[in-house]
Amino acid sequence: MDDERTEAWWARRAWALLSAVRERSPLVQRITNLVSMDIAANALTAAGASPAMLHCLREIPDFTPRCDAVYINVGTLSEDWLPSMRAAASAGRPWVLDPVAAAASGFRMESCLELLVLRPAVVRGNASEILALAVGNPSPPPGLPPPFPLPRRRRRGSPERRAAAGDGGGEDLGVDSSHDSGEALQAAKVLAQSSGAVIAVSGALDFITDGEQVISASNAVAMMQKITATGCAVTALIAAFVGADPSDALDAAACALAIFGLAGEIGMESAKGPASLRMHLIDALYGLDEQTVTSGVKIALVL
Ligand SMILES: Nc1ncnc2c1ncn2[C@@H]1O[C@H](COP(=O)(O)OP(=O)(O)O)[C@@H](O)[C@H]1O
Ligand SMILES: Cc1ncsc1CCOP(=O)(O)O
Ligand SMILES: [Mg+2]
Repeated sequence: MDDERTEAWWARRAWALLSAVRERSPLVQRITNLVSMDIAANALTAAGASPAMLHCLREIPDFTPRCDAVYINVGTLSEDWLPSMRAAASAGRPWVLDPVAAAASGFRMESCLELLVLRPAVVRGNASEILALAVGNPSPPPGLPPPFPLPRRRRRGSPERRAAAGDGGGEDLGVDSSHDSGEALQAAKVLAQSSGAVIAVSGALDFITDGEQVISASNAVAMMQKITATGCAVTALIAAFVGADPSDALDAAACALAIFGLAGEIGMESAKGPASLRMHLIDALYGLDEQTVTSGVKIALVL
């Protein structure tokens, strides 16, 4: 990476990529969970992309090669959908993986690892998902320290609520993260080197790495975690950015995360809670202009 990548350079890059999405309206095939279908399709449409949900195996040979990018999300994985995921990932188009709750079951972890071999351009997950994938990955690259010991899981909710619910500190297998993004940074680098994918870890601070460089994106508001499937939606936006300009998946992922977070920040100015934030975030994404993007995105080279 050259030294020219200043804050101002990233601001221009983010605007250029959002403009490319608006001009080219990339067709993004999404094989995704039943929860995120609506919010992610609306986020993509508001950003200027063209989302299409197709998961029938028989349609993939006709449809997928004509897409600009493919988005695969295992959130409501089923045995029926896995062959379609494999076929779409193998269709020769740039594709992006969201490993929702990768550690929820052996089947889900095996499926994620199998898909990882099919060379996604980007994998975006929360910290717990990226840690789980890195630990589950059987072939870490030689010479790199493994991401062990695993950071301790942070339990959700107040201690009082957890005690009342009889929470004795057992495994947390849900879709939300019980780790901070920084705790998964080493795991993300290891995973990027072993898979060849750009790995994006979302959180209060988003980290994006190709295994060498590490970029941070620090837009977004904590309330976004209270809207289901915001993670799925931002991964879909990454796919749209990759589809509009496949030349650099690291830039695409960093800029998409920052722009989605910026839309959350603007949306929060009018929101009263998660439900209205969902609406205002999508409105903000639609209304972003050059001045707002170039003065608002916070992207930086960390390493
Ligand atoms: N603590 C936080 N503060 C601010 N923004 C956050 C925080 N955690 C997550 N986000 C943002 O919320 C969006 C979804 O990320 P995340 O909640 O990590 O994904 P997932 O829904 O897959 O668990 C991202 O845009 C991320 O930047
Ligand atoms: C709640 C839920 N259950 C299966 S998929 C899903 C949505 C997950 O969305 P996200 O990963 O963005 O939190
Ligand atoms: Mg998720």
